[in-house]
Amino acid sequence: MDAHALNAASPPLRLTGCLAPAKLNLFLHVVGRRADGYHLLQTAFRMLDWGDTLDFELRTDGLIRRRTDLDGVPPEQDLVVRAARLLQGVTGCKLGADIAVHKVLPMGGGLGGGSSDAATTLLALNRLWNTKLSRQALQDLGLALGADVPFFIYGRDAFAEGVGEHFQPLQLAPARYVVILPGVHISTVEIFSSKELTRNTDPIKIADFAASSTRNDLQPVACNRYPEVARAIEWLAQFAPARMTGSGACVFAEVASEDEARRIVAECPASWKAWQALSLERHPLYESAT
Ligand SMILES: C[C@](O)(CO)[C@H](O)COP(=O)(O)OP(=O)(O)OC[C@H]1O[C@@H](n2ccc(N)nc2=O)[C@H](O)[C@@H]1O
Ligand SMILES: Nc1ncnc2c1ncn2[C@@H]1O[C@H](COP(=O)(O)OP(=O)(O)OP(=O)(O)O)[C@@H](O)[C@H]1O
Repeated sequence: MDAHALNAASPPLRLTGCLAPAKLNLFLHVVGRRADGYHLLQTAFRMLDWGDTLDFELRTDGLIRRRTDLDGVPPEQDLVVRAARLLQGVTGCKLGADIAVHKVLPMGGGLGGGSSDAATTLLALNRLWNTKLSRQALQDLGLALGADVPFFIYGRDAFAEGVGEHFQPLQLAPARYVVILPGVHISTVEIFSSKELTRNTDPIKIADFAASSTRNDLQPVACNRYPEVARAIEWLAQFAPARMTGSGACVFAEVASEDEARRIVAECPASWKAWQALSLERHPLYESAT
């Protein structure tokens, strides 16, 4: 076995049931655009205790194998496989891994599922391979895979700026949410590249976040193109203030109790899907980086 795996600190040979949590964007303002077309954002990221789960098993032959199929995503394009290869590439690690992804989060849901899978992979393999990259180094690596990856590695609620990679910690009270997937999936590129998107919201300060009136600037674009998103927001707003997360399609509302959450989920129209979830204070693999 490779020296990495024989290290006296004895990294484990496998990590199973690793959560790749969902995120919500409590608000999302588009404050500008970079020369390369990427948008400058301000957003509040909240991590949820609900998501995909991944299993990792060490291989000594250096191969990265995806053990589960993902509809429409060939292994070479899977963010999990790409994350593992990236970590191998920058560290020169000769170890490999078998990876199983148990998908729960809808794709194109605005919940960051693919990004979270990639972040969990970077954190888990950093431990399994004993590659010892710092949290910041993993965040920098993750940004090359997707704009939401660094947040999951940061691993706690955050006020984010830039393209979503500069963080300040946010202290938020624990909360329960209902999340609804209207029967559509939305491509992030489609929303960001739309002509009607406003890109000039005035920046706010983190200190003013709680008192500011915020919104999701991507929401009017998504509602216009996908009326089902507007209908879901309107439906959920009967119970509590409702908003879209990320580039959609999911919409969410904070609710006061588990009973209320259950009632809303039970009443959700059959053509949509509904879940409830709690906020999550720390990423379960937070300790895999320093
Ligand atoms: C909408 C958010 O989920 C909010 O958290 C993220 O900004 C999007 O994160 P993501 O899905 O990981 O997105 P990526 O895969 O990095 O980018 C998909 C595409 O969205 C556009 N994009 C993304 C992020 C950003 N700040 N500006 C953009 O213009 C770019 O055209 C990019 O090619
Ligand atoms: N492991 C993966 N899980 C999900 N999607 C993946 C994965 N690997 C690659 N993808 C691709 O990424 C696309 C976006 O999926 P994802 O679940 O991240 O959407 P999303 O929740 O809308 O993301 P975001 O909130 O970051 O905009 C998928 O349509 C798929 O083509």
